[in-house]
Amino acid sequence: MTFHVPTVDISPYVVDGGSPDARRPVAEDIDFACSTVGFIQIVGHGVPDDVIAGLANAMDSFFGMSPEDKRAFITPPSINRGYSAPKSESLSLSLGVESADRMNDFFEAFNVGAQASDYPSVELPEADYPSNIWPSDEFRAGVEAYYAHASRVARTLTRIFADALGVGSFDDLTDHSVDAFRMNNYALPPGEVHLEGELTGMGAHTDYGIVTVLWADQVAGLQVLGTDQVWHDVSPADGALLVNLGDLTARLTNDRWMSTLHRVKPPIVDGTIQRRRSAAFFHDGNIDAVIAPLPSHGSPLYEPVTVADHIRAKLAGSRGGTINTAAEREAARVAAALE
Ligand SMILES: O=C(O)CCC(=O)C(=O)O
Ligand SMILES: [Fe+2]
Repeated sequence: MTFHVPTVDISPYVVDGGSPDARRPVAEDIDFACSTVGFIQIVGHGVPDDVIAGLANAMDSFFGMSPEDKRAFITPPSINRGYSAPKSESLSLSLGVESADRMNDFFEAFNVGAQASDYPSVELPEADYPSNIWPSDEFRAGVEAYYAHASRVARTLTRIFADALGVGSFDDLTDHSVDAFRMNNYALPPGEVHLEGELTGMGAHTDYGIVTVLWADQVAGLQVLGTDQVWHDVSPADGALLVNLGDLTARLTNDRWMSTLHRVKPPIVDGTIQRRRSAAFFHDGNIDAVIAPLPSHGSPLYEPVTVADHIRAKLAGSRGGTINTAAEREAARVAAALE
């Protein structure tokens, strides 16, 4: 069986007045992609090219600053905001898998996300919906324009998921969703780092939430673990955004839909990483939502969990260095993967 990430055109859900007849095959195709691969090439998403170019420019302007200037935007690890310098996050620990060597998680990132003020009708804890910090007005404008679209695409996908799964809507789980947007830069200062061992840009992990919308350069690096237990290279198709499911959707569907393991292994050219940028919008659900397998999906494989407890266990691994012991199912899949 060859590995293939299906392409789905979601435009019937993006345009106003898409008819039920036009939408039905979209929901069916999403159901197929989610139950066989867990990654989808999404086209017809309606994000304008100039908005994507604006995001890329904003990222270049920030990551192009000196290491000292970037460090001014570091926040405590418990706050998922601001700059994180290379090697300060360990995605392999979010899964309960020890780093194999020092060459894991070689990326720098800038994080923003949903703030309590985005949902004025709900009283929300600042700790879970922290305020964003912005290095400059230009950066902010470029990032916010893209963020608004990524948020819309994630919410559109969640609506398609509800249709595909035959539930009315997921609004009660997502109407004040904890969303996080991570801009990643995989780069090494030339000559400064001696490469030893096998280098991984971002260690193997599953995403934490409901759905992730990923923009990335068409540079090799992202690898997805297939059901054949082999890592496959995936990059976004022309004009496409890559979408993948997170753990909470696997829990909701009692593993009928897949929270697929992935990692980033940037190509090494002339002894250093070929630069690669990506930006992931994570739609993680309401902090107080309880996620349990849908009743229609068989005998539950998972205990109910609040979004808060689930994310806290994951972030304690990736940002606090504490191995997450609540991820046996995912960790077993990494261990079974062939190199
Ligand atoms: O850089 C990529 O393509 C993937 C990033 C990713 O998996 C993540 O940020 O969770
Ligand atoms: Fe990811």
